[in-house]
Amino acid sequence: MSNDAAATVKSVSTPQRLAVDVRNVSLTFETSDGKVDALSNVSLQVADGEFVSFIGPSGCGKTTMLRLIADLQQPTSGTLLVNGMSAEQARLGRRYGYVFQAPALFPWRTIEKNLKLPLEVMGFSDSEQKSRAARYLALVNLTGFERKFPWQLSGGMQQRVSIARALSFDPALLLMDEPFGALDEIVRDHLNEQLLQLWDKTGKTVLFVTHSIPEAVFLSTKIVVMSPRPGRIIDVIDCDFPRDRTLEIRETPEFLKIAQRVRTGLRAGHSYDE
Ligand SMILES: Nc1ncnc2c1ncn2[C@@H]1O[C@H](COP(=O)(O)OP(=O)(O)OP(=O)(O)O)[C@@H](O)[C@H]1O
Repeated sequence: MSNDAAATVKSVSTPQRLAVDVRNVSLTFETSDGKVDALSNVSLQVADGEFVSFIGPSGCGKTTMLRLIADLQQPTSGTLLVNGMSAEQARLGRRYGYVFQAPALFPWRTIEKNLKLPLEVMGFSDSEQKSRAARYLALVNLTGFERKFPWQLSGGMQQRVSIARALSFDPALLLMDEPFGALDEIVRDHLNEQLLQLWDKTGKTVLFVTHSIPEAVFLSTKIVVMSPRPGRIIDVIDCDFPRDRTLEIRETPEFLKIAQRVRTGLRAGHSYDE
């Protein structure tokens, strides 16, 4: 076999691993008022290490997508793999960390103890809990706040604690549901930069829900634009900015062009519903 042929065979037999593989997934909720079609025939492939944002109008199924991947909800039809295994296996194997819109910290526990909570539940030793708490608080620039209580920290700092907590058991996948939605714009800008650095440093795959077009374009390698209910994917946009991008890229023509494409997709989705 020539070298070229060997290279071809190798690339065919070792395809890039998929972090998430969603195929023809639909989800209908049965409610007392009748059926609610939340997602309709959604397919999406996310490669390892990507940063994928979901954007779309309220109620289009963004949270439902994350909940399906997290195995907190099951599809009515279609298939879904997470890290090559079923969503249930991925959940049981603790393959993902979940960050909610509100930081969800326990007010009676110190920052360090909040961070250690999942590690306690998973049975890590005391010394491992301590070293991981220190490592992940350092990663989100909160060294020195171990003994503070959540109410002594700003909203942005609390959200950084919840990100550190989600990373503390080293999941391959980070699911983030509008984590910065409740924060003011300056804080959000700052956290966007920090999150990008963290993604670059850790190599995690991130799935991120947002309502903000600039936030989606700034953070993502891929933007998934969704339509109003029943949620469908109407566009998937690749963003090729360097990994170490800074907020200044928001002024560039390339950035504005992608933002415009997202806006156009969102508008097209809306007219479908009328
Ligand atoms: N457990 C449930 N039972 C019935 N309907 C549900 C349930 N969960 C979600 N829905 C419906 O499914 C649709 C999608 O909801 P979802 O929360 O995923 O939307 P979203 O895009 O995340 O919205 P938002 O941007 O407002 O957070 C909505 O119409 C919602 O009312």
